[in-house]
Amino acid sequence: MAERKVAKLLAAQARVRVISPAAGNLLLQWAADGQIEWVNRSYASGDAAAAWLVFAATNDPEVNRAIAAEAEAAGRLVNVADDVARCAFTVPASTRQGGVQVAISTFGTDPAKAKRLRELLESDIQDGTARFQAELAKD
Ligand SMILES: C[C@@]1(CC(=O)O)C2=NC(=C\c3[nH]c(c(CCC(=O)O)c3CC(=O)O)Cc3[nH]c(c(CC(=O)O)c3CCC(=O)O)/C=C3\N/C(=C\2)[C@@H](CCC(=O)O)[C@]3(C)CC(=O)O)/[C@H]1CCC(=O)O
Ligand SMILES: NC(=O)c1ccc[n+]([C@@H]2O[C@H](COP(=O)([O-])OP(=O)(O)OC[C@H]3O[C@@H](n4cnc5c(N)ncnc54)[C@H](O)[C@@H]3O)[C@@H](O)[C@H]2O)c1
Repeated sequence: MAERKVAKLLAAQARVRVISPAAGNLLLQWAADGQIEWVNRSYASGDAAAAWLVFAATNDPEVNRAIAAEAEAAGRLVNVADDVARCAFTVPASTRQGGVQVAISTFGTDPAKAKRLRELLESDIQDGTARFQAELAKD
C-alpha cells in the first residue's frame, strides 16, 4: 500500500521520506536510487510534525492513530490508511493521458469501485483515441 502512495507522490515531484522498520523491493530500489529517503526504524513522536503531508499507513491501528493525533495537533494534513473518517484528505484513483488528468473519488466509500471506473475510463479513452486517429487517417 505504501508503495502505491509513494509512486503517486514521486509522480507529483514530492520529496518523500518513508519511516518504517521494513521495506519492500520497490521502496528499497527507490531509496538506493536516491528517489526517496528511507528511515529504517519505527515511527517516533515528532516524525509527523516534521512533514508537510502525512500518510499513516502502518499495519498497526494504534500507531496509525498516534501518527494522526500528532499530525492533527501540529496542523499537518493527514491520510490514515485504515480510517476514512479521520482522513483530512483521501487519494483518488487517477489517470493521466497527455496533458489531461482525470481523478475519481467515491468519498472513501468504495476504493475498489474507483479503481474499476479508472480502468474503464482508460480503456474508453484508448478506444476513442484509436477511433479518432483512424478517422483522421481516412482524409
Ligand atoms: C483509489 C485508490 C488510490 C490510491 O490509493 O492510490 C485508493 N484505494 C485504492 C485501491 C484499493 N484500496 C483498497 C483496495 C482493496 C479493496 C477490496 O478488495 O475490496 C483497493 C483495490 C486494490 O488494491 O486493488 C482497500 C482500502 N482502501 C481504503 C481502506 C480503508 C477503509 O475503507 O477503511 C481499505 C480497506 C483496507 C482493509 O481493510 O483491507 C481507503 C482508501 N483508499 C483510497 C484510495 C481512499 C478513498 C478513495 C475513494 O474515495 O474512492 C481511502 C479512503 C484513503 C486513501 O488511501 O487515500 C486506489 C486505487 C488506485 C487505482 O488502481 O486506480
Ligand atoms: N488506503 C488503502 O488504499 C489501503 C489499501 C490496503 C490496505 N490498507 C490499510 O493500510 C494499512 C497497511 O496495509 P499494507 O497492506 O500496506 O500493510 P503491510 O503489512 O504490507 O505494511 C505495513 C508496514 O508498516 C510497517 N510498520 C509497522 N509498525 C510500524 C511502526 N510502528 N512504525 C513504522 N512502520 C511500521 C511495517 O514494517 C510494514 O512495512 C492497513 O491498515 C490496511 O488496512 C489501506
